[in-house]
Amino acid sequence: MEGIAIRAPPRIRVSNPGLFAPRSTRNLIARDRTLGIQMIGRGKPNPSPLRCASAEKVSKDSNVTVTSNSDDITSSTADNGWDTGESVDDAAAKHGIRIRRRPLTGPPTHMVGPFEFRLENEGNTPQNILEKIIWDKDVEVQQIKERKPLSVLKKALEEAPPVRDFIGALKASYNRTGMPALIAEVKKASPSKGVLREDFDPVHIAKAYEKNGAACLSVLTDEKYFQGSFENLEAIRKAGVKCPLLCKEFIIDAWQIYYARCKGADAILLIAAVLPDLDIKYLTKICGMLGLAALVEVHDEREMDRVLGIDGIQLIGINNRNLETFEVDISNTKRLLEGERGGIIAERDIIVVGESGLFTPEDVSYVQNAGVKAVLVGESLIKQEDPGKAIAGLFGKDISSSV
Ligand SMILES: O=C(O)c1ccccc1NCC(=O)[C@H](O)[C@H](O)COP(=O)(O)O
Repeated sequence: MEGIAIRAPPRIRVSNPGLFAPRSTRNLIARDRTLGIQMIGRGKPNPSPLRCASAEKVSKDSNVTVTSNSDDITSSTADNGWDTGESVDDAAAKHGIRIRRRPLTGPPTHMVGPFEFRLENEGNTPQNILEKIIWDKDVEVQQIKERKPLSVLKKALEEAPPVRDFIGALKASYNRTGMPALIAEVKKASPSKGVLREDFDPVHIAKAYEKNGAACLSVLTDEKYFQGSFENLEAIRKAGVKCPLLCKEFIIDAWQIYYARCKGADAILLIAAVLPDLDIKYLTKICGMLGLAALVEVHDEREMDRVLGIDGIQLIGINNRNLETFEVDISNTKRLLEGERGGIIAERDIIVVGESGLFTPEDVSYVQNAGVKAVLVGESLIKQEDPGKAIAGLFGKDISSSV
């Protein structure tokens, strides 16, 4: 069984650099298409025969060309290393992605006649919670896309509320208060902490955040892991809240950006641990076309360097939470802004958002001294009896515009 390689079937162009083999043992499942037999082997895998999640057209010289006039957006990331026969580990290293976009060996359950087989191996078992979220999201997006193709969304876009200036609101708040602008997160639950608030009324909470000085709001839309929804996003937007809204979603496909805009989003999140550089370039271009801001999130130096290597990034989030282990360390923000990186960010006037694990005025001033101009806060506000009033506690003073 040594050296079994799974190859893309003819005519399917495999171009998703988000799929990588585990670093250690490489157990592969190969499927005998005629007999339905699965064989486990070890070796250097080639790309799996799976569709690409991101909808993109990329020219050969890696400049991103966005074509959005058709539902039939295909993907062809030119520089993914896969077309050259490079191993997936090498391609992973080149792209700096740790999260595989979907199971290497396909869905974990298989029907053979009346039998269902589930063979767990490193290829079809998520390595961490973020990878699990992404694999589930991939299935979810493929399903919903079939019901609402891009052509339908494009029509719906005409009815979408006008876009609000997310970055402008952050800058205005920073200039007004002299403190990091607050992106207050409307977050009912999380994988790391479970349910954060039982009596969860998203519109009520959003209004309270706005009244008490939030510059922008972040609304979780993932249902399975955060108990959020696009209905919440839409309801907040329709309730007359003026703060620009970040759609806090795990974006892996351009379709999701159109959908978020239809539901009233003014900004979306792109997670560097999940998306190769070309996807980030392409997806930020889509955002530009739709007038949305893109908050590009990084967790370590490598991701920060990748993102700084991409032209035109205006908003970077440094997540103090490691999304693979849930460890939270606010000194992460400081570390990533030290030295040359901080210099480049200042020179380019990039707004940096300190994300996660901020509970006290000392925490806020710590990340402000490190160089952030905005903070993204969920748990420490939402768990308080009055999340709106909790804002003054977090900043050590009233930051509402009424003062
Ligand atoms: O919060 C989690 O447990 C989590 C798990 C997996 C992926 C993402 C996750 N959270 C997203 C965030 O980073 C936070 O919601 C956001 O930064 C606010 O953090 P906090 O103030 O600590 O609630």
